[in-house]
Amino acid sequence: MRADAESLDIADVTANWVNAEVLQAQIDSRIKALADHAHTPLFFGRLDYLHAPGAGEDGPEDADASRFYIGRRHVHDADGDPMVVDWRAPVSQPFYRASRKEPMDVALRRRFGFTGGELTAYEDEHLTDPAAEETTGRLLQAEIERPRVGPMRDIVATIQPEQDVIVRAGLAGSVCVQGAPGTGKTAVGLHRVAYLLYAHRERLARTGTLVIGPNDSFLRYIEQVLPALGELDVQQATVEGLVAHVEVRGEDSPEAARLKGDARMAEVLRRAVRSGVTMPTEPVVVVRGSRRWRIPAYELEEIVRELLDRGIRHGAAREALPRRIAHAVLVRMEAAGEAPDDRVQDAVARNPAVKAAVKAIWPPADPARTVLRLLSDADFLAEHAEGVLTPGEQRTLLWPKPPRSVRSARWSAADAVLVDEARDLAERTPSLGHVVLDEAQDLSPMQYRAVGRRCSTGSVTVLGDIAQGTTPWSTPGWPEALTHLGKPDARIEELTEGFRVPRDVIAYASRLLPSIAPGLKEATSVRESAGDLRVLPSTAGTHEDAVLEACRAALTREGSVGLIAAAPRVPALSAALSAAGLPHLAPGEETSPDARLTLVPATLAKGLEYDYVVLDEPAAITAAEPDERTGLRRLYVALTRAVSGLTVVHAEPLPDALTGR
Ligand SMILES: Nc1ncnc2c1ncn2[C@@H]1O[C@H](COP(=O)(O)OP(=O)(O)OP(=O)(O)O)[C@@H](O)[C@H]1O
Repeated sequence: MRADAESLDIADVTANWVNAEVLQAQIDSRIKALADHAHTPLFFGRLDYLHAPGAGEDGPEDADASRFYIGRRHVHDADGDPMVVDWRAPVSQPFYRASRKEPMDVALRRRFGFTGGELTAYEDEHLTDPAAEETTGRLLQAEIERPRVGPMRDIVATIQPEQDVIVRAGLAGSVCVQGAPGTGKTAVGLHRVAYLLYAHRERLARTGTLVIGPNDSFLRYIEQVLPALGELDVQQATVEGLVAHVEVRGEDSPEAARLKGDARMAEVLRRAVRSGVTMPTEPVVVVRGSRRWRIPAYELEEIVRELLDRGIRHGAAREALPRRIAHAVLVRMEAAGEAPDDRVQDAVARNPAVKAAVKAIWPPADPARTVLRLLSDADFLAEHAEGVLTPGEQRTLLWPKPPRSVRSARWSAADAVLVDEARDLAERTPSLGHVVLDEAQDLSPMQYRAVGRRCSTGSVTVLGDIAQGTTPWSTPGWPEALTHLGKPDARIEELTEGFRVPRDVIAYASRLLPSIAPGLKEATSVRESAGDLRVLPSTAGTHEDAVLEACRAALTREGSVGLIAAAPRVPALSAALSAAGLPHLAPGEETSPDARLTLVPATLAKGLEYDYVVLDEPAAITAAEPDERTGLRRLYVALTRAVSGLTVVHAEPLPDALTGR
């Protein structure tokens, strides 16, 4: 297929160089999509149906027509006959869902096992044979237990039934997934995008798809999953990246940040933007030829009020206003016996007197300036926050020293979200076809709104875990988050089977659940190994050596190693690792067989995983957060990154919630 694409000669079919460029770009992207991945086999499964699909129950039992090889993408032979069907095709679905209880007309399901691109094993399930034994799924188990090195990989070969239900949910509905650490939320979200792109290719190519993650190192960790599935056009961003209209150089107190993220700010902004409209006090007089047409101020006011009441965007209303005024002039012309047509209306709308009136009544909105004024002008804020924010809250919002201009202001991340809201009040934010929002528990209501307007006419997949919420404004529950997103009717699903964290480790971390998220169920682990859990006390003098020793021990094993520590301790640990001759990476830098140790500040650990985790000083991790609950949640995140083993090294006492005291 790649050779076919490469040998296409477009010299004769393109009339001009523009066509040639466009066509060549399309061919190049097809060749790219067909690139060979030496370690990614073309197929991983086979289905033998009882009857050829479509032939019906009574159809002939034709072996060729009822046997399908399932792979990452569609592959055909030189005659165009399918050799491998795409995992997303309807005919592939039983590979993920069929069971002995519900065989879905499948007689045999075969899984192929590969080692470095070489076929080394297969495993059969005879779903309709009553004599067949329930298989243990050793290939699946091996896939789950496989050591992790490098960026996240796809799970197409082993998507589980409860995950598949979410992956293949329709495009129209929005879905929200609550899941404990390692239950595959991120994996499911990415595969869902790939599925939707397959099922609704044209529509989504037009409207676009976006994956939102918590930070850039996380995005780098997941960025290769979709390209490996042949999907190259999915955008990735952080919420900060989406709302980067002003340069963020400042930081808020937790109190101010929480308030700026509060949904009530939307009402304050709405009023402030509206206040840019001034009621007319002067009539508009349009001179045409020898006649003068006069629209009195009270009639202009009626037009303005009507536009305000319609609640349309500031910019759209501003565009509509000159035509409304022109219409009022036309009504007068007609009353005077003239017969003006559309062209006259256009001309009147462009008349200098009308333009001047529009400029005075409805000046263009300036979103950043409006927010700047709210945060620096106490009277302006009081006027628009009246009845919405208390005087105390208003004081919290005000900058201690008002900046001189939009450029010189030290905007915070929460301010940028406010500017984004104000921009949307001025001009509608374009909506994408589908948005996947990962680690969604950490967003403020105003951030949910920012994401929501980017999928206002599309749908969203929300992924998160309430217990891992580590911002002061993290959401108390999904219904609330979904309301702010503008998708109150989204279906809420729960994933409970953990694929990452081994049994003993998840049980240890789950001791924190009653303190950090009382309502949540403990995750189960489908991992075969109980995990290597060690809690090593040290002393102030020997602590660093104990940590280095634990890292060395972890590096004797196969796979990646993460040393997770409170952010303030990272520089010292980095120096100690270097002094001890242990090369290490920062999160997001790609691990490789030669560079397997990553030093991870606890604040960046979310969403990542390592085969062996060495956890430095839990008390320091909790102490680095503004309050106890956030501290314990941060610790919970750090404790749940390990795939094979976790070593906790502590000189200070462990938090009570962890020791059960
Ligand atoms: N069906 C599956 N087959 C094999 N591996 C899986 C499967 N589902 C998930 N995994 C693996 O389990 C690990 C955890 O998955 P993922 O990171 O998506 O979980 P998560 O729920 O997003 O975790 P967190 O809450 O920590 O962000 C990943 O390595 C993923 O590849």
